[in-house]
Amino acid sequence: MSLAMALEALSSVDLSYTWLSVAILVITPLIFLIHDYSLYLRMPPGPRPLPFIGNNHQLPQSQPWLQFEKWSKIYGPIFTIWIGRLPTVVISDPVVAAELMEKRSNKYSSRPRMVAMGELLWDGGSVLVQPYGKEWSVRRKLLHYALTPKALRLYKPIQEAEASRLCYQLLSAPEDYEKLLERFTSSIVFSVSYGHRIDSLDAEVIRQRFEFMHYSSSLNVPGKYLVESFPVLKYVPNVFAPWKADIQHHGRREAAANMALVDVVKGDIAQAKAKGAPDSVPDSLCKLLLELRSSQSIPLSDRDFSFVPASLFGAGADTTASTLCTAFLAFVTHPEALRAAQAEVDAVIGSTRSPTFADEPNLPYIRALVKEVLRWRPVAVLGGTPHSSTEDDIYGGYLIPKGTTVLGNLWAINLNELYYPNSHVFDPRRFLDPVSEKQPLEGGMRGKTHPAKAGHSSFGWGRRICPGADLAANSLFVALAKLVWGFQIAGIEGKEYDTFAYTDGFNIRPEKFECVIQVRSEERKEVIDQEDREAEVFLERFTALE
Ligand code: HEM
Repeated sequence: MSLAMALEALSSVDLSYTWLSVAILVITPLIFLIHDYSLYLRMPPGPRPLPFIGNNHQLPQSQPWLQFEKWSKIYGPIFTIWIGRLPTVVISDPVVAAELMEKRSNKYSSRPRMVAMGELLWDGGSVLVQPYGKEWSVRRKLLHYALTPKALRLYKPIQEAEASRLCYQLLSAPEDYEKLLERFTSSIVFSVSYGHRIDSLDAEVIRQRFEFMHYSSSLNVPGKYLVESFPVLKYVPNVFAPWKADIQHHGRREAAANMALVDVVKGDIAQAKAKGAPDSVPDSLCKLLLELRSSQSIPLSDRDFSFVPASLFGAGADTTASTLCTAFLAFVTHPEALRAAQAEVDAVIGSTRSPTFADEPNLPYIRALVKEVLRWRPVAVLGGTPHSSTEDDIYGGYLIPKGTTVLGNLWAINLNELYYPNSHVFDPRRFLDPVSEKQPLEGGMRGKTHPAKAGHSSFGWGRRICPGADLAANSLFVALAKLVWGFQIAGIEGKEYDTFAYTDGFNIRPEKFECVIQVRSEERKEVIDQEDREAEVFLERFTALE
């Protein structure tokens, strides 16, 4: 071949490459565009997205649930928003949420992929963000094992004792109520998980848990990591991806801390056996799982096994404490509800002892109070971790394609006027049985019947429903019953309280507010002192983790 012929051949190759590149650059986005547009036309309507950007430019930087609620008024109880090219269906009605995430739970029980948090930090270890499937169901079964009704009965004495300690501590440091509520819920979760109580939030183990929790939620900020849009970036070597090295470093620290806690319980069991008193180790999730593991095989590595009891703290301590903070805000802004609760405990119990779980059947108003606190300002405001669909589905004539993120906007669901008229008014009577509990409630206050037995959706839906719901409800019941029995909780004279002033993030709690917390009488103070002494004795066997 002559030089001229060779050059000619080369230039024609170059030219065809150029055409190919142009074709790819133009055609690929065009294919995406046609694909996205055809989905857009078939999915539930929502605010108009831009190509490739979706609705990102319309999403508020903070408190997105408020904007979602506004959109639900325009587009209806189920609408679509686009995060870039990814569709998210947002639900604002409890019946629609139940129809999808409960009745069709075989299709809607997965989680959207969370590369930074679920894969790089936890390396698939945490049940919370695990996709629906075998790995998730192994962990979920283990959790249920320690949260059966029988196991929950074992934890009730701990919850009672901790609630007595909470009341006692409030006597001398009412201004620290928020910290005291956090210690109360942390101690319960640790006793349930590991059989050890928490006496102070300064304990190293707790400081570490809060650090892990804050770090993991800092990863979950939409748009923070490019790897969420381009998961292939997770394979970039650490030397070129310091952000990834940092996340994995945190992940290793958390995994090591989780395994150290399992070792504590193993040590407790070994010590008790050596002393000839194996039953002296308190029952806990970790102990039950270690026993189970010695009699049958559990298909989890040591590392993954240690994530099971550890998952309770992240999911259960802060959520329950925040809900109690909301109860305080409700008492301050709706004193009639506190008065009604006090009237009930005074009539049923009197002043010589405080309420216990044994009184629960006779305290319908307190049971309703727990539900109303959970409803009024739902801590998991966007339904906790989102669901994701694993199959194409048609709902109301609209397509919900496989892989769609599904958000139950609890803010809109729990404040839906059709189900809860005057929804921002805190009124536990909504949850009383109008016939058997003979509670007068203005006609207009009763709305449509909620599909869930509990009357609210604050613990989520279907197969992913919160496994700690009953444990949390028990903690709330016993704490609120003892608190209203023992204390006046009121606003500071002349101070305005904003019931919408809440923190941002996946879990919300009221912005710090001051209030007046006073014991109701000298007689009740003496009862609180006495019950605290008994509680301290009972809790001795759950030695404190320092
Ligand atoms: C007031 C307290 C609590 C509230 C409001 C709450 C709420 C929620 C919500 C909304 C979800 C997501 C449900 C869904 O995806 O449909 C969830 C999941 C979860 N919660 Fe809770 N929770 C609370 C307390 C607890 C406690 C005390 C524990 C453990 C002892 C716990 C453990 C979990 C776990 C492990 C998950 C993940 C379940 C899974 O993905 O399969 N939670 N919670």
